[in-house]
Amino acid sequence: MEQRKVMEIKNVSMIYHTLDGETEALKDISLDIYEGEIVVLVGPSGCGKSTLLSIVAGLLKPSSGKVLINGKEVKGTNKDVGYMFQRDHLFEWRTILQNALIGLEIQNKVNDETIAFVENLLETYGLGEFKNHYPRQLSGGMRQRAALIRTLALQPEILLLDEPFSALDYQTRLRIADEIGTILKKEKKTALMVTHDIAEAICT
Ligand SMILES: Nc1ncnc2c1ncn2[C@@H]1O[C@H](COP(=O)(O)OP(=O)(O)OP(=O)(O)O)[C@@H](O)[C@H]1O
Repeated sequence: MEQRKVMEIKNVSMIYHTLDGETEALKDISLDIYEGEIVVLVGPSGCGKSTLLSIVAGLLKPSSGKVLINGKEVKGTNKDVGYMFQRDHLFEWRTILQNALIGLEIQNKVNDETIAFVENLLETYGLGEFKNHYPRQLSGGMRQRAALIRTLALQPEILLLDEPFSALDYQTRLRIADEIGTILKKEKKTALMVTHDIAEAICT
């Protein structure tokens, strides 16, 4: 079966201009990602990983080059793309279910069907019993899973993950990297993840 190309990064360069001068954050990056692939880019801090994800997400415009998602050039944010950040950014005053629903709430899409979809994700990935708990009552790994479910709730086709496990201790990080890799495969998502940690990359 021929695989579909969902993301094309074509000759992307990014130069930041500041009062101190110019920083070349990315130089001529090209990469194709096919449906269902989980691609991990590994590099040291400051090598431009977050810049690349922001460009793919449509939050930053590259200095040159372009990104295509399903053949269409990225010109701004796009609902086919979900972004998960370094820290989980769960709201402490909202329950896990309320946190997982927040993206849908912002898009005015909370209804019986979407609530059932999110509850099912929480159930499938071991957070069903914790849906009425608050973030502080969960372990770091569980919080990260809840953050992933919040991103999956919007049903993006592509997920961007920026060092999603960096706030976790080493043992948890390895386990959660493995779990999140399994979830992404099961949900048939295409993902681009960046990390400075080679162990995270190998697990996924
Ligand atoms: N808004 C900005 N203005 C100026 N320079 C920037 C800006 N954002 C990033 N940079 C610079 O661009 C380079 C790449 O930064 P970026 O955050 O993309 O790297 P990173 O690999 O994601 O690093 P980290 O893992 O530490 O977040 C760095 O030298 C950084 O200082």
